[in-house]
Amino acid sequence: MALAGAVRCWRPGAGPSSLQMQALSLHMSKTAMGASQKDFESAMNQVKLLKKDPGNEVKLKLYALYKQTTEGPCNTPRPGVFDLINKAKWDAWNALGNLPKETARQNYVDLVSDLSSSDSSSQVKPETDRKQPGYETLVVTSEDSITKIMMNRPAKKNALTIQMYREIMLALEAASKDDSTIIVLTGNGDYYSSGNDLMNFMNTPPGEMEKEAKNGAILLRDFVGCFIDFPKPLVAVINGPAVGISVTILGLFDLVYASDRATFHTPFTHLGQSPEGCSSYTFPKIMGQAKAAEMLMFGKKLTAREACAQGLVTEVFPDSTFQKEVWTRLKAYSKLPRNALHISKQSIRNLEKEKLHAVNAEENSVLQERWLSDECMNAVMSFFSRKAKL
Ligand SMILES: CCCCC/C=C/C(=O)SCCNC(=O)CCNC(=O)[C@H](O)C(C)(C)COP(=O)(O)OP(=O)(O)OC[C@H]1O[C@@H](n2cnc3c(N)ncnc32)[C@H](O)[C@@H]1OP(=O)(O)O
Repeated sequence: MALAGAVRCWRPGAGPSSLQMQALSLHMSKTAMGASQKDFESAMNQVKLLKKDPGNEVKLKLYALYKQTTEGPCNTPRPGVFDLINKAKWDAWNALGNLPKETARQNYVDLVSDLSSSDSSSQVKPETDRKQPGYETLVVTSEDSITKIMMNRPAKKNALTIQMYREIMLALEAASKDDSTIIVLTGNGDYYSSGNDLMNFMNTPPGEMEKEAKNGAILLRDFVGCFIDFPKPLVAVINGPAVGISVTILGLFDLVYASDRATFHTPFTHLGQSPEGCSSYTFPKIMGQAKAAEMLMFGKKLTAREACAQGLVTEVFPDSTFQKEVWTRLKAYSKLPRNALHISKQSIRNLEKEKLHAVNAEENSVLQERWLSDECMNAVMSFFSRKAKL
């Protein structure tokens, strides 16, 4: 998201020592006299040094405080309905009302100081050591003939960015050719995945909506196509709640193991969208027409046990022993004769491949239209303005 002012020059990558020094100096600048212009300029530089993206909500706050400090209250006309990014920025600035410039400057400095402190302390991330090079949004590891692809944006509930869709496709392509017997998709943190990153809908310059919708449909076709064609046994290890496309593609997996903390939610109607991931075909086949309609049309959220009873999940494990039990099971399966396993998978899948590709194409062409609808745009805007949460 291209936010103006101090946020526009966002650039991760400075060393922690300079970061900590500046955080400390900013913190010390919080005196009873309020932040000076020099503190403000120093905070603007500090923003550029943050390593961790603070997220769009915080970026909007920074933008609003920056504008209020430098220009005073918002008195420009509200951007048009299709100008989603500028509208969000305007709303954030306008929400500050008549906040005095000095208070806005102090709030900006305080916010950057807090961000810098948490940035310094969050730099040791789990699994960093084992992370294979080449992926920014995933951790991909291979052990015991199992390749594990772990979605790795825990702070964003593993919401799928465009880059993440692309990296998953690359990781699947590599795994289809490596020595592994079984491939696992899982999530880092408390969520399996919150589905499509709704920010994907916010980056579109005015006038390019149709082109972007077309590009999105092509990306989605290729992404789902990778799962349809994947030649080896594919296992989903559902460590927590799953939303949207992370649920719909489960119909294309061979095994789905879930923690009893997981939930399964496809709120397409609420989002002004429609089913994808071949779920309009696989879900009625798996759970029957009525149950599929309750999920795909009415957005009913299933517990792991309900999803298991309906055939979407293979087995549910207590969260406390989930990882241990699942990985013991998978290690045993990975010792099965590799070629026999792969041939069995392909015999099952080949019967359906043509149909699945046709369903994928149809779903994407419907979605391409949906993404341009007011219903969809309003739902996305509501989420980012925090009026709506699933
Ligand atoms: C191009 C291909 C398109 C394919 C079509 C796919 C369609 C779908 O997948 S539809 C489903 C889309 N997903 C959603 O609508 C979920 C939206 N998220 C939520 O409702 C909630 O975040 C939650 C219920 C998943 C979790 O709520 P909570 O525990 O309260 O956590 P936060 O909301 O504070 O989330 C933390 C952080 O993560 C950001 N985030 C979470 N999910 C998404 C998302 N899907 N897209 C963008 N951002 C997401 C959230 O905004 C928070 O960010 P910060 O405020 O910056 O910390």
